[in-house]
Amino acid sequence: MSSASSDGMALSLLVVDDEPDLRTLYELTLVREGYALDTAGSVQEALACLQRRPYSAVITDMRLPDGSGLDLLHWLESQGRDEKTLVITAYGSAENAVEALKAGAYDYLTKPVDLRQFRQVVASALGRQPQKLAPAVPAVAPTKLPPLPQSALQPQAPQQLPPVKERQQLVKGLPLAAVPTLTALSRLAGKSAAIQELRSLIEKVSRSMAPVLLQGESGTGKELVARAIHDSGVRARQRFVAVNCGAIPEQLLEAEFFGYRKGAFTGANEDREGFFQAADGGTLFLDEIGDLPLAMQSKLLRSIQERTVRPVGAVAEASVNVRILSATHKDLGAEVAAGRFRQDLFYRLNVIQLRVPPLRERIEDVPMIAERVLERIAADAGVSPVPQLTPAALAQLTRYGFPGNVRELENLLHRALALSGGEWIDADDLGLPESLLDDSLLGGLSSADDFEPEGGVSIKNSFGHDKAPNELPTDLARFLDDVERDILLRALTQHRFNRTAAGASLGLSLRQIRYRMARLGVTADEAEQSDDQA
Ligand SMILES: Nc1ncnc2c1ncn2[C@@H]1O[C@H](COP(=O)(O)OP(=O)(O)OP(=O)(O)O)[C@@H](O)[C@H]1O
Repeated sequence: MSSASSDGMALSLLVVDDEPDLRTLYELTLVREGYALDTAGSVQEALACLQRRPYSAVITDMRLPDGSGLDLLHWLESQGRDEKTLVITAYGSAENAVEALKAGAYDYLTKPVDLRQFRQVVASALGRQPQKLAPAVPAVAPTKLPPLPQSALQPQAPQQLPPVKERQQLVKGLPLAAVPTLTALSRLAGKSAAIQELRSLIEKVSRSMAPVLLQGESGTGKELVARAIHDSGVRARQRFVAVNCGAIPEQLLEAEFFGYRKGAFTGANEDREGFFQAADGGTLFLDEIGDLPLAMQSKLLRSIQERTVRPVGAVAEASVNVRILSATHKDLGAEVAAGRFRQDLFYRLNVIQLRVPPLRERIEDVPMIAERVLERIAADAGVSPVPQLTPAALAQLTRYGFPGNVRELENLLHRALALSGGEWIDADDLGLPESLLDDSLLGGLSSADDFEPEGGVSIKNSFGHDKAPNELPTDLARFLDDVERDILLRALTQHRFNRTAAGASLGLSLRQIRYRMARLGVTADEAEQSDDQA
């Protein structure tokens, strides 16, 4: 065990490898980057270091004489420690790398370690840029080192390519350098159990470099989730490049992904970066990955594995540091079985899979999403104040199955906003024929799947539907009021805000439900009208 330069301010690293020569090489490389570091040759030595003090990151070889790098990862996890972890695996052992990422490693490197990549990955884990100059070859290079790729020992080539031009039809969304004012995570509206779980998974996976595959129907919010993963991680200030793989003509795929050099083909009048270079340091989101032709799948796999790209017409490869997120509405497992998707690429992309559920499975989120979407589209259209949905319109929305998911809700509200022209959007403005509505959608929810208005208090949050109550409310009266308000709203929504019917379904007279609504501040202008007419 040894200790190197200890500058009090430097970020501290623990490097674990049983090969003394490799430890020296990593140490020389990292000390030049300004890190303070300790080294250890075994799991036991590493644990002794970790018990003495915290580190910013731990870099460990997978195979150690008295155990595995995974033992360290599991120990750190069990202790709730904050260290970022990087794992070094033997070349070609994809299973190990995947296992390490699943165990919480930030990233992995394969042997023989490319030192330039090594510096980049360590810097990326710690949210820094690597030092400008590449480390020189160690003056007394240890003799027993594994062969290093030549590129690892040369200063990094200066950036020669011009900045990427935005290709709107392919690269969707924000201008590349824009910093969103509202994070994607906060734009992801909804309080259903499914969305709460998704939100906590987003926060978890955003801490690592592990590839994430988002699976879900069209329009469910996969791209928004991908942006939320990017926004919540250390790459938030770098670019998020979203690519619709299905929208690129097959013959242009390679040039679009990897860039090209001037003269590489007719019309290549200048050097141009590809998506990988544009996303360097940040995140590359590959939407509709299932639409990528097989030949391109092989090239993509190679770039992901080697972390290098070779622009069309270039001789040399350039290293890139990109986090890959991908999405599909297809069942990629079935695509693999049918021979249309490479199994090894599927394996690479699918380290973590997140399912974004269709809107009909979380219909209780519709009021909140509708409110959020209306705010956004009204602001875009310069409409103020933001129109509100009448209770009847809301009730109608929660009886519709939304085959086109949130995107369909958005389009419907766009149209309704234009049609209503006032401060209220009514059921008629939505243009949803009665034949398409289904009462069982909201009514079919179990009592655990609360319908919950924005700002409401979740019964589930306090009492967890699948476990016994474990937390006592601190204000019983308020808690019971919240429960009652929630039940009233659900009954009113189910009965299209007809108070007589809603009251009857709860064993209350019209007078009683009126009294309770007034006491709890539940208003339903529309309901009053329909009751008065009755
Ligand atoms: N929970 C949500 N809250 C607010 N807006 C949402 C939510 N989910 C999706 N949206 C909005 O709905 C629209 C469609 O979402 P998005 O493009 O992310 O879906 P997608 O699954 O990637 O679609 P596709 O598969 O067609 O590419 C976007 O404008 C997005 O901002």
